[in-house]
Amino acid sequence: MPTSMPDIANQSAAQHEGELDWVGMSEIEVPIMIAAKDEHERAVSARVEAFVNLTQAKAKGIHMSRLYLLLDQLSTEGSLTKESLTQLLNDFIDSHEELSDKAFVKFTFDYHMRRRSLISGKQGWKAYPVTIIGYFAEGQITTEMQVDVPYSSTCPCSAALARQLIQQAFSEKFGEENALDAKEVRQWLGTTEGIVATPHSQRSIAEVKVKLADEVTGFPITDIVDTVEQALKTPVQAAVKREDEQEFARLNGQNLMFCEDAGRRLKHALNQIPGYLDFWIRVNHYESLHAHDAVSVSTKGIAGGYRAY
Ligand SMILES: Nc1nc2c(ncn2[C@@H]2O[C@H](COP(=O)(O)OP(=O)(O)OP(=O)(O)O)[C@@H](O)[C@H]2O)c(=O)[nH]1
Repeated sequence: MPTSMPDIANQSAAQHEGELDWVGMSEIEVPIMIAAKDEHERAVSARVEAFVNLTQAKAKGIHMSRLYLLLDQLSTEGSLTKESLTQLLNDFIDSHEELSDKAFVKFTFDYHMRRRSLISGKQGWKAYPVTIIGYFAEGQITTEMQVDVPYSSTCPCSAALARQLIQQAFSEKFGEENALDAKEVRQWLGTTEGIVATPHSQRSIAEVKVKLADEVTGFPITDIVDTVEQALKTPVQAAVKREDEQEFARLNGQNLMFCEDAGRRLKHALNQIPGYLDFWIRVNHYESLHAHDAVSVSTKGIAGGYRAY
């Protein structure tokens, strides 16, 4: 490197002095191998945020290239594990001696998983948005993960109103006290005059963030997806034959839910898992009745833990 190159970060003074909470880069484009719990290591296309704090009020700035190159080294020579995440944060701090004592890194990527259909046994891909966050402060590493899981929610109120219309149509067709011909009723139930109304349902997304306990050594991406889908029962499907679609209709009918119901189901399910020190759940029902969304937010509720907002 020519000796005459100016080194602004090291040699010049800040225009205004002051410490900064985070300085670094966002939207860094990085292909990276991810080693998730119980899964083969695989490449994902990540966007990364990398930050350190700036504790020297008079220093011009941090050394962005050092953070970038450490991340690049992980991308080209390693894979993302809980261990390498810890190492990366330690390296961020070591590369900023006397400038920083806190570090933060966030990886955001789509994680593709094979998901089996409900009845036919066919399989297809689903891409789950995943965020992995690590931060180092006061000598402690904290690891967090967020997974977004899409599902279907059918409105219980709309279902009750639809049932009432079906009862009314039944009375109009067959009267209140007549002896019924079972064959005729069965046939009528198979027509749109029989099932005269259907409840509205909507594609919904559960955003689930967890803080991982130290003993959780692998990123539990599949565990979180499975927990959410098993709790809600109506995950969005990949490969669908007619028998799968019919089972999906049955599951929706048997798992009617407001956003409050979905939030409570998830809270109960996540409370059973000891490896999650804390959690934050945001349930979004992208309504088809309204142009606005129905939302519920909940946390584990521990002192000093996640807050709803
Ligand atoms: N600190 C800082 N650097 C920036 C910013 N925007 C662009 N950069 C550039 O990031 C580049 C890398 O900075 P450094 O890491 O200090 O690079 P360097 O001096 O070659 O590397 P070292 O010798 O390791 O300090 C520099 O060319 C900066 O101009 C910014 O907002 N803040």
